[in-house]
Amino acid sequence: MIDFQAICRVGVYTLGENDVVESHHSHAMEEKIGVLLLNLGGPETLKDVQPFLYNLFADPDIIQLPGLFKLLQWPLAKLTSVLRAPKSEKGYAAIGGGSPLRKITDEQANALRMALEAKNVNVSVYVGMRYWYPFTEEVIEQVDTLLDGIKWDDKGLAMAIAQNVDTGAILMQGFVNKGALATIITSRKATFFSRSRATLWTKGETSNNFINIYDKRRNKLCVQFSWRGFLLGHVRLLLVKLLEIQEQIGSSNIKMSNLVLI
Ligand SMILES: C=CC1=C(C)c2cc3[nH]c(cc4nc(cc5[nH]c(cc1n2)c(C)c5CCC(=O)O)C(CCC(=O)O)=C4C)c(C)c3C=C
Ligand SMILES: [Fe+2]
Repeated sequence: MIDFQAICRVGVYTLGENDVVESHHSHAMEEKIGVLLLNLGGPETLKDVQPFLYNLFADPDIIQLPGLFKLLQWPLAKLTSVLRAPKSEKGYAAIGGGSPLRKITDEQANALRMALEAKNVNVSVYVGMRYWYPFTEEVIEQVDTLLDGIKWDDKGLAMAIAQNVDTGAILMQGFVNKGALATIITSRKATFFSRSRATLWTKGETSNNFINIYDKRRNKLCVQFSWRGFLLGHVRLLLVKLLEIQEQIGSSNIKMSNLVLI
């Protein structure tokens, strides 16, 4: 068995016989652990198929052209992706309208997170894709910017609010910790930290009524709020300082100036 508590300390670790982590020089100082699950990605909707194929065919690790023909990589990728897309779209339509890769990888990330939580190891698990969302580079950038930029309370929590961008209506509020926010970034589904159960929960995981988040503008999380499959409007997710929001929710008058748009 791997002793994950040991990994949380600073030092050099190797996997010894029987997967035992051997510490070569450890210190008592705690270190933050993040796991990034890498996958290739696939088109999530039929209109993603052609741009996804372009990303795939433009990668010289997939299709390598010799010498000066390298210059043709991008135009050729464009041409073949456009020519192939209709056939691929039919295939994806037959399996529900998109690739299952994203869902499967998110499920793996959640299972890993829960398995580590059961061992009392606080690890953030991220998913990064090579050819489709969430692109690995973007995930790394967003995770850095967002996690470091938020003012967490002394329990490591912040309040998250889903707000309709058009009307300003507050649709939902809950708590997030760093793990929940990382999950929001990578799974694009509104995920909160349950204080009573001390675990992460994704809105809609039992009912299928997810709050779907998509990245419209870089470094800002734009949320689409869908209810029973119907799109109700655009929602953005706001993080606020715990005490301020508690006071304001009490008075049901939330001052926008006190909200931090992420
Ligand atoms: C010229 C044709 C193709 C080559 C060469 C190729 C190599 C290759 N592909 C992957 C990974 C994936 N491919 C996926 C889908 C996909 N690939 C091609 C064509 C070539 N791939 C097409 C036309 C498609 C679309 C689906 C279809 O119409 O069959 C995917 C997505 C899978 C999913 O879940 O959606 C991945 C991933 C690798 C690693 C690779 C060479 C090493
Ligand atoms: Fe392929």
